[in-house]
Formats: sequence, C-alpha cells, structure tokens
Amino acid sequence: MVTQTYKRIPVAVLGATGMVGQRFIDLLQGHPWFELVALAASEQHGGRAYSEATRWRLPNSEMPVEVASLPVVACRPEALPGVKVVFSALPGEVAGDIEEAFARAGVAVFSNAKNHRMAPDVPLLIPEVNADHIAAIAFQRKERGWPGFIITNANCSATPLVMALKPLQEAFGVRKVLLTTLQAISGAGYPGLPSYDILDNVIPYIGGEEEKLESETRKMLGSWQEGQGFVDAPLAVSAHCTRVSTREGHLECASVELEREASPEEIIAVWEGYRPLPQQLGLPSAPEQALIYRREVDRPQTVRDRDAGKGMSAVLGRLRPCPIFSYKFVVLGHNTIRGAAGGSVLNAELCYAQGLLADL
Ligand SMILES: N[C@@H](CC=O)C(=O)O
Repeated sequence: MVTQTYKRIPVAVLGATGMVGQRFIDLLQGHPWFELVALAASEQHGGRAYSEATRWRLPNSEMPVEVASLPVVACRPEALPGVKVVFSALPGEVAGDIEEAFARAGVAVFSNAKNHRMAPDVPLLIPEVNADHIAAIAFQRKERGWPGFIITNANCSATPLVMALKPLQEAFGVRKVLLTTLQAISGAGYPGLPSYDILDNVIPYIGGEEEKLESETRKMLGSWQEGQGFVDAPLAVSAHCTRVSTREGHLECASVELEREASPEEIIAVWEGYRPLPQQLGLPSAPEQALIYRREVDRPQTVRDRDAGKGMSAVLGRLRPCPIFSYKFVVLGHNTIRGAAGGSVLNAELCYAQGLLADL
C-alpha cells in the first residue's frame, strides 16, 4: 500500500476540450496525488475560459466548477509553467511533436495517443500487465537526452484483451488469439460518426484498429530486456474490428489457443485470483478486482457491465471450449475510462509509486 503524503503534483490536460480530455478532467477531480491546475487545447481557444471553449459531454455529470473558469491555453510547455505532468488526449495528427516538446522540457507525459505507442524506447503500459516495462524510461531519457519522458496507454480495444490474456499467458502460455470486437461509438470521439451511418447498423471497419490491436498486444505481452529493448511475445493475433451503436464499452469475443491444457475451472480461478501490482500497491485508480468473471450465460453485457470497478475492471464471461482453438470467451472494457483516460491516470500513479515523478 502506497502511503506517502507528498504535496500534490501540479498536472495539466492536453486536448482538454475533447471526450477523452473531459474524462481526464473528471478522473482528476480530488485526486490524492495530482492537482489539475491547467488545461490546454488548440491555439484557436486563445485563453478563453473552459466553459466558453467547450460544452461538457460526459453523461450523468456537469462540468466541474474547478475547471469552468480555467483558461484554455496552447499546448506548449512555456504556456504551462510549473506543470510537472501532462495527460495527453491529443489527436494523433498533432500529438507526436507536442508530446516530445513536453518531454524535452522536463515534463512527464502520459499519453492516450497512438503516435509513440510502438516506439522502441516508449513503454506501452497497462500496470496490471507489464509494470516492469517502465524500466525503459531510463533508456529513453538517456537516448533522447530528455529530462522528462513519455509513457503511453494502449489502444482501447487492446486493453481489456491484454488484461484477460496476461494471467493465461503466465499460467498456461498463449499461442494464438482470434478476436472480434464490437466497439462503441465514443471510440470515434465527438461528434464521431453521423447518426445516419451508425443507427440500425454495424460497420465492419475501423481504420488502423486491427493492426494496432495485433501489434500492441504482442508488445505488451512481451518483455523489456536491458541491452536489447522490447521483445514481442511469440503470439499470433488476428482481429476483426467492428463499430456498433453502443455509446461506451468495447465488447470483444476471443478464441485462444493455449500452450498447456487447462480446465475451465482452472482458467476462471486464474482470472479471479489475479492480483497484480496496482492492486497490491493500492493505487488510487486501481479497481479492487482487475478482472471480474460473470457466471451468467449472457454476461458481460455492454450497458450492464462497462462501469464495473468504476470503469477500470475488465469483465469476462462465457468461457467455453472452442472446437478450433482451446477456449473462447467474451471480455468487456470501458473504452474511454480503462481504455483511455483512466488507463493513463493509473500509469501516472504507478510512476508516482515507483518514484519516477520525484525528480522532475
Ligand atoms: N480507436 C478506438 C478508440 C477507443 O475507444 C475506437 O475507434 O474505438
């Protein structure tokens, strides 16, 4: 259990006006270790108050009064003096250079953007899965000469899949994964898809998503080797990604081939008994149970289960034998919480607990 009581670290959100930016703002309200002191977005907002620059879009909540009058400044380090940590919800078109400018200026960047995920010196982090990959930060800082650093979270559909696979990999080995996703419309940001395209419809294509899912899964389930870098897990992953007309929560149907035989009871016991580092450390955003297995025949369901563990748990169900691979199952993750802002906040908490934010 982490019990230090440092002064809270001043943090900012980049890309604060979008959906994921708003998730960051929401999750940082009253955070015990991080104090949200500034908001940044595109230059067009020119310092206007947050309440004038954007409308609050998160369901069942109002814009926090603490941020309503904050000016929306430009995404430049000099516009955010005193800020030691930034959470980036920037779109991929601009995230790359901006995030690097912050790391160069001595800021720790926790990014939701795709740009640096597959870089050979950037941890693609899910604290329940590959907390040891933060060892790459020392290498990144040295190689790039940065006093700060960049850590990214994973693609929102890779996140619950990898959380489900990690304990299976440890206990039985995993050789192959075949996956079909049913991804919510919020994954496309706001305003996202035209209603005429998505209502009464399923779209069997999300640009770049299948490639990300396949490569990110191998990186996260792989290892960080001093002197060698990231080594991918020797795992074949094939993904079909579809967009469905749910608002939040990516539901995924997976078939896996294991290296060793296992009974369904053993697999469920491994999932239910999984208690990785964030839970051991009691990190503020870590759900009590990283993985929840539902025994009902028709769960998990997107609308009923996406908020489990305040949107930070992966919810599993329907484990059954697969006539082609070893087993098949369903997994669900909240895409804008665990798969986006919540994932990055947990990454920052792990770094805080491991002392990586102390020397910024
Ligand atoms: N790329 C993802 C984003 C996650 O929510 C998607 O399109 O769903």
